Amino acid sequence: MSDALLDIAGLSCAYGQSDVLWDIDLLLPRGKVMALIGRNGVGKTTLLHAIMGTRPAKTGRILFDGTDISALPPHKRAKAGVGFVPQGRHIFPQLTVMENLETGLSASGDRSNTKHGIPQHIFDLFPKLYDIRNRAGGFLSGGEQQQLAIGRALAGRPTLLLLDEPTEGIQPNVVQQIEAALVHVRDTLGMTILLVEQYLDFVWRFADNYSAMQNGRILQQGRIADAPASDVAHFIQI
Ligand SMILES: Nc1ncnc2c1ncn2[C@@H]1O[C@H](COP(=O)(O)OP(=O)(O)OP(=O)(O)O)[C@@H](O)[C@H]1O
Repeated sequence: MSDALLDIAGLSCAYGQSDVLWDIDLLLPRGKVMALIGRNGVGKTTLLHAIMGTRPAKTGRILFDGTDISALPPHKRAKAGVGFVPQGRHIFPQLTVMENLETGLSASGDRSNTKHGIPQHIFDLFPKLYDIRNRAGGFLSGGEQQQLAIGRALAGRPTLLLLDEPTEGIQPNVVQQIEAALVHVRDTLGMTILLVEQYLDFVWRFADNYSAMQNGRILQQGRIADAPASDVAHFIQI
């Protein structure tokens, strides 16, 4: 079997008549973190949605763990092991923290080592979520909502985690907590992660590889260890 958990070839996407992704090839090795970087509007979020199945691809194929998932609906991709933390978090405001976490459970039938059905490691990562488990999602701070969005994705016990701008709109001290939690997810759960992120300092501490996008295409890819962040900053700055 290929070393890549995710293997995308020739992927293109459109909104109606307007094409936004062209001929995307991307290989994400098992257990590694890949950062997708680029200015607003270059297509990073669309690429994550195409992988999750919430935005149909026009052409191309997506192999996940050796299986072609291109034709599967989102819930089947989730069941296969793709977890998604969307931009803006999309917490259900009327549901409690616990109920929000439960919505992530359907992806996995595994009930071992759980607290009220939620995998214990989510509360180990984010103890605050257990403290506020009965609070409605709409009353949480931005940082708490981000922890909840990550916890909800982890509740499905994914093997690939898609993260869309996890530090966006979060206070700097809470960004540190989120970063520490994600480092823990990467290291202790051995998670493979595809991260969209504008905060390059975080990317350069956290990721193994980067793919820089411009106008719907991947223009440059490389190993973080081989390039200082200043070499790719022009892909983000206007
Ligand atoms: N629902 C939509 N309908 C029509 N066009 C869209 C839609 N969502 C995104 N687009 C367009 O598709 C292109 C790619 O958007 P996308 O959100 O994927 O970019 P991005 O790199 O993730 O940017 P951002 O960081 O602002 O989220 C942009 O030109 C955007 O205006």
